Amino acid sequence: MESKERFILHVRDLHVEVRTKEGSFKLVEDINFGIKKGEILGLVGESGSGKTVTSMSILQLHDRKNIQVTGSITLHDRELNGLKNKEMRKIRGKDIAFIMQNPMNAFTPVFTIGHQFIETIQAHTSLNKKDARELAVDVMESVNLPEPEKLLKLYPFQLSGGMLQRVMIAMAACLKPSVIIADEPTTALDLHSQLLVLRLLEKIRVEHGTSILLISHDLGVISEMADHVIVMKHGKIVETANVLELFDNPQHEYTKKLLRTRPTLYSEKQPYTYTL
Ligand SMILES: Nc1ncnc2c1ncn2[C@@H]1O[C@H](COP(=O)(O)OP(=O)(O)OP(=O)(O)O)[C@@H](O)[C@H]1O
Repeated sequence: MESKERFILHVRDLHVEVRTKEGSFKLVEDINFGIKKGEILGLVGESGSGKTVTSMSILQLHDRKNIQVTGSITLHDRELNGLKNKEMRKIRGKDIAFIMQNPMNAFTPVFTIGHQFIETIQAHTSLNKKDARELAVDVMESVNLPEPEKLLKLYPFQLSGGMLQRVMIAMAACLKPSVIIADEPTTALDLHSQLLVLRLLEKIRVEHGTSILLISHDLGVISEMADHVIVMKHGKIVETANVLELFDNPQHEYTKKLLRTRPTLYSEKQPYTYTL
């Protein structure tokens, strides 16, 4: 297989169990998928289907005392499952960036955006403060965030959710991670901000060849963005397909049901088109 065809992120036989006083319960089982360079893999399923448990497993963010993760999760062929916290901290943010649903949770309210942006860059590079600040401004400009110098001086509460999410993505992008895990990145946003955020993710994928795991319960978002899709239900994958196949010819009853009830990013009068 050509190296460019290899999976950047590869999840094999992933099982996650929670241990309780009443015994062990499976949260997800038999999860298998891979993402190639520059691909967007959509992960869909209704609430409670195991999407976040899967992404937390990749990031190794489960409480190891109560939750057991078995199987293999490799990033560039390096096994992540079971890696020491110290090693995972180096990988999170640098090699795998995580964008969450509510960007406010990603920022500390008492520090400016600039403080947090620069600290993130410095935690993963040897740049001094001045150079880290310059990089932050450059990246914010490159993703069309207005007046970056001014933005850096603001506190998180002074920005709208959409703006904060775009800053969050700029922060993630500036370290050029191989993989971005975006867990419902647009769910909390108004339609205009949703489109800006999706456009931004697409731009990062195109410009840096970043592979993206896009988690959503919203098939409208997935149909706009993903190359391949996996559909989860009750902790298992029930269907895996190329995005066109999935929408043209869904196989599983659950996928058909999701498609029937899907919202869409298209307005009736004017279909949305990307302008990068
Ligand atoms: N730490 C945990 N301990 C026990 N059960 C958990 C834990 N984390 C998740 N679960 C359970 O695992 C199942 C899958 O949850 P998960 O958060 O992955 O769903 P999801 O598909 O991401 O849903 P949503 O779209 O609502 O975020 C749910 O039944 C949830 O209650």
